[in-house]
Amino acid sequence: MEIAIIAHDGKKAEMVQFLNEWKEVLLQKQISLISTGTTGKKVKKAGFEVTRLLSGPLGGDAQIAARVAEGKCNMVLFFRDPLEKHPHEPDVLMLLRICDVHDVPLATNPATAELLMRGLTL
Ligand SMILES: O=C(CO)COP(=O)(O)O
Repeated sequence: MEIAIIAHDGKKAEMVQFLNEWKEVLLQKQISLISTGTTGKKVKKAGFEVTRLLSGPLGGDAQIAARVAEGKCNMVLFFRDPLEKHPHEPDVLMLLRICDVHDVPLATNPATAELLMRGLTL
């Protein structure tokens, strides 16, 4: 199973913390992580194996959307920062739409991500 992880700058530390909390399940379920560039850099530094795509503003969200559309990515955990402006907002909205088009589970905040991860352990 492939899970995409993305976090806006103000949420990257929270993403690392979240993954640390779910480390065992990620290993147990043999989940492969993909991420946007800068998120992936932080996550890698924290000791996780992750395939890094382009940074969000350079097309990373769009690359993840393509993997969702192709049926390669099965879940998206996207810690968005609703208090910041993002030049690539159209790409972000496109990713959210593609998840809905393909009925792929999508969390846009840690509380929902927690519920999705719990779902994997049922
Ligand atoms: O901007 C992002 C998502 O929209 C995240 O991209 P980075 O992980 O490269 O910062």
